[in-house]
Amino acid sequence: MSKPSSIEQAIAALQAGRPVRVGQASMLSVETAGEAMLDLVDPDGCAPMLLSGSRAMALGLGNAHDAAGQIGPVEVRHCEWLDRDAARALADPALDFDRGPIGPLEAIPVDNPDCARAALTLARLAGLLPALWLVDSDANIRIDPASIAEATDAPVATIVARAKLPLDDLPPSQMVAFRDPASGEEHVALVIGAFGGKPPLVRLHSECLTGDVFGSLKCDCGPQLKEALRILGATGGGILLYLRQEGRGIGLANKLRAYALQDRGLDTVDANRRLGFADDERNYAMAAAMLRALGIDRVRVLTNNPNKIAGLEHEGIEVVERVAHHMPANPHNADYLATKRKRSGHLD
Ligand SMILES: Nc1nc2c(ncn2[C@@H]2O[C@H](COP(=O)(O)OP(=O)(O)OP(=O)(O)O)[C@@H](O)[C@H]2O)c(=O)[nH]1
Ligand SMILES: [Zn+2]
Repeated sequence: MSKPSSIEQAIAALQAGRPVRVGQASMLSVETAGEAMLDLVDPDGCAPMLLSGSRAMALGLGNAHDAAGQIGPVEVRHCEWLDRDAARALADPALDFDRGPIGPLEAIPVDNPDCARAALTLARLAGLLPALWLVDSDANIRIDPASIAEATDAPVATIVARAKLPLDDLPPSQMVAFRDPASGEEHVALVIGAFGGKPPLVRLHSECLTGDVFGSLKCDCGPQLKEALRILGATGGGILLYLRQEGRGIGLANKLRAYALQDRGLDTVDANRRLGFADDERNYAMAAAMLRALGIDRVRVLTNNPNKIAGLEHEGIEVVERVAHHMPANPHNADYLATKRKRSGHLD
């Protein structure tokens, strides 16, 4: 048997609409699989679909709770009305508000939830919707489900390069590039100034293209990034970790799908759930691995998000102080900031 493929190869295959075998099951992304590929691996058009528990709940397929009361993935059986277009529409909530009630469907809890969860994690890492066709195909990209859990829970942070980076109005700084060899993801640390032997002030910033680059007013990321750099520079130096966790870990296209749902009235939490994701798909294992690679195991953290602190501590990084990081609200992000406090446990 061929040797297992890397997560990076599996992500690329799903993005390109090619099949991947996770454990014993072969699958294709519902979002990217083209007709020619589907005709090849599912000539009768009767492949079942794997949906995340959260998406199944959003569709009213109420049996997504497993024995432990957790929302588990489901397998949606093929039926006559569920042709490929209808199946794509089930996966993508863009049409949720415009279509009537969906026809009867048989959705059953999956046989192997660990394998299904691993496959859905792979789809998320690929920035795709959490919906996969289960097909009969001898996919030559083959992944062990445990390796996906390991890549997300215990990622490796390898320092690839570091160089000086002169930054406007900031003390001498360095940028350090990290790569996770399993996923190929690149993350960045900005080491600002010199902070001696004290636990440095650290900002864990999750990527937000819309806020960081374009100055979107829908969130507070842009001002938080700017202000974090200013504070790190003004208080004797520190570290900004720029984590590639766009959209709280669901990717850019999925975040824009969430924004489209917000345009229809959902808040940031419900939009994530309607897409089939958890409220927040991030963890801070990569952040902790990056800090350790920089020789740091005690920090002060600039954040309002208690999960960032718990996440670092869970990975053995001691957080000696939390420093709040609030930005003034604007008319576009006031509800978003209020929702973070009310529903996501953000601190004052
Ligand atoms: N899914 C989703 N992601 C969003 C939305 N708005 C912003 N984001 C993402 O949320 C993340 C914001 O991250 P941070 O500012 O690091 O974190 P935070 O959880 O707000 O916590 P602190 O700022 O540290 O208090 C970025 O990855 C954004 O892209 C949204 O409506 N939906
Ligand atoms: Zn943002």
